[in-house]
Amino acid sequence: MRIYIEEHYKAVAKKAALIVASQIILKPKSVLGLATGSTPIGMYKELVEMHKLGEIDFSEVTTFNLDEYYGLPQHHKSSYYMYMMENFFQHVNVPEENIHIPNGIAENILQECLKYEEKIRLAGGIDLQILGIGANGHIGFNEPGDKLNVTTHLVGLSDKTILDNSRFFDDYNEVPKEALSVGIATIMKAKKIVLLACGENKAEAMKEMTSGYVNTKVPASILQTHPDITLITDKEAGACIVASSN
Ligand SMILES: N[C@@H]1[C@@H](O)[C@H](O)[C@@H](COP(=O)(O)O)O[C@@H]1O
Repeated sequence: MRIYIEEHYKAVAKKAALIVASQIILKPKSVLGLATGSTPIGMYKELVEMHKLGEIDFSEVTTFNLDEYYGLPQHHKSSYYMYMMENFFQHVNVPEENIHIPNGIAENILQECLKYEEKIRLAGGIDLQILGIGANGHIGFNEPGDKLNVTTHLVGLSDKTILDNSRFFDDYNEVPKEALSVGIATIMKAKKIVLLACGENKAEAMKEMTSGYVNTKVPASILQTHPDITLITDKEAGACIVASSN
């Protein structure tokens, strides 16, 4: 595990963007796994800047987002589809047909999940997966529990996640209670993973995910078994990191 503890949020964003840029420069047809939440916004800004300067070309890139709220139409202002359009896709040249985000209002959710997995497989798998982390250690929307889902699935969100994510909605009661999320194995099959974490509310989860133990109560802890994982944190999130890197 590679661990970078940066001075501040902007440096986290810059380092993550440089990794994505290198990936695309080395392999223009890269398949990227993308995340939402407030943490990666700075990374998207940096990537948009680099694209405007002519430094990165996304024309052959394919993307798969981690998750989407169940029951939110694409154009709902708090959907992850809108987040991705506003923060990234509207400003770069990823071809529309190469953009994949689970459909939260699919008629047949089981089919949607199976199809999503199949599309990732047909694209050749994820080359570089960007992850954020929930304060409770969730990745994508794989919530803490006794068991973790392996593949893309419909998941009930924990009270903690609903509360944490309510800041993106006008009203707490508007936050969907379920979401579609890729599974733990979908994430673990990525060739490279970069996890970003900022703020002291992530410190405990970061400690657990570098503890040397895998614990389904902290889903991100499984990332310790991935052969190519990089953590990039600010000082606050990295404050309790156990230096047990391998
Ligand atoms: N499903 C997303 C996660 O993929 C993300 O990592 C998490 C953290 O978000 P933030 O970066 O806003 O703390 O939020 C949501 O729950």
